[in-house]
Amino acid sequence: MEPALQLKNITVQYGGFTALDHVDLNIERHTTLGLVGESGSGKSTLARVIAGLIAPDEGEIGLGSQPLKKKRSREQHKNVQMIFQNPDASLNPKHSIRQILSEALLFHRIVERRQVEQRCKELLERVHIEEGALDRYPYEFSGGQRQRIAIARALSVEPSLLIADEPTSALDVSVQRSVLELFHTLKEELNLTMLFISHDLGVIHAISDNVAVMRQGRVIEVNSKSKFFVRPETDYSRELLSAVPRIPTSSRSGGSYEQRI
Ligand SMILES: Nc1ncnc2c1ncn2[C@@H]1O[C@H](COP(=O)(O)OP(=O)(O)OP(=O)(O)O)[C@@H](O)[C@H]1O
Repeated sequence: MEPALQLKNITVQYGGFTALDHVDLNIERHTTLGLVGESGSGKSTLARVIAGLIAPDEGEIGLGSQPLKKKRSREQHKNVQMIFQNPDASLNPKHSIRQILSEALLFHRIVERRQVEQRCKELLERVHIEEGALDRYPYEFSGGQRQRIAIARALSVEPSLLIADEPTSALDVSVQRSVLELFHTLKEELNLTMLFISHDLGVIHAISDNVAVMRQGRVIEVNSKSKFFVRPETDYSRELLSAVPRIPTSSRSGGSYEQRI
């Protein structure tokens, strides 16, 4: 079976600057690929290309068996959902939570109109927000709760790929952990396929099955999580790992990164 996502030779230029330089990358179905790399290495640009927010100058994107062209169909848009660092990017402040969730359900014809209310409640339950939230507005919630609602919105349309771009880094440290735990639970329960971007290697260790490393617009290493954290292939990956304040206590155990989150 083909991978959930295939990127071939993706190049993006901003003016004369090459932000993505012939990137090849696959994400296997029902796995989470953690994407790491220093600031400016091209992680968000890659996420935006996959989500269809930026058209690449070169290269091909395949979602399952379908090539994604510059102009995507409604179904193709639906199938790639993105969660941003700031949840407000995907929550219309003038709409109630009911409107936010039901619009997506109706637009993409996920359920019939008479089933929308029930589905909205189920979605909130999945992200541990009480159903009374449906009549409220985004500003009435904390940052962590808003991110949970953004996750519910993204999942509402049953995407085949979920992209999370630093989804916990704008949150208070105290709520980062619970949102990360939610991602972990959803990944297991829904068998999600995810691209998860974070500069925090503890977060990447907690959520990923495989890890890809970007540097200066290129993917320089793709490895299983266990190999990446114990025996990375490139000097750059070793540098990234050595910059983490708490290094693994034992190479056999895969280390203690998860203790940092
Ligand atoms: N719209 C734009 N116009 C011009 N240059 C851009 C634009 N967006 C990003 N860049 C540049 O492209 C490079 C890659 O940026 P990108 O945001 O993809 O990196 P990143 O790895 O996600 O960084 P960070 O971890 O800081 O978010 C950077 O040098 C950035 O300054």
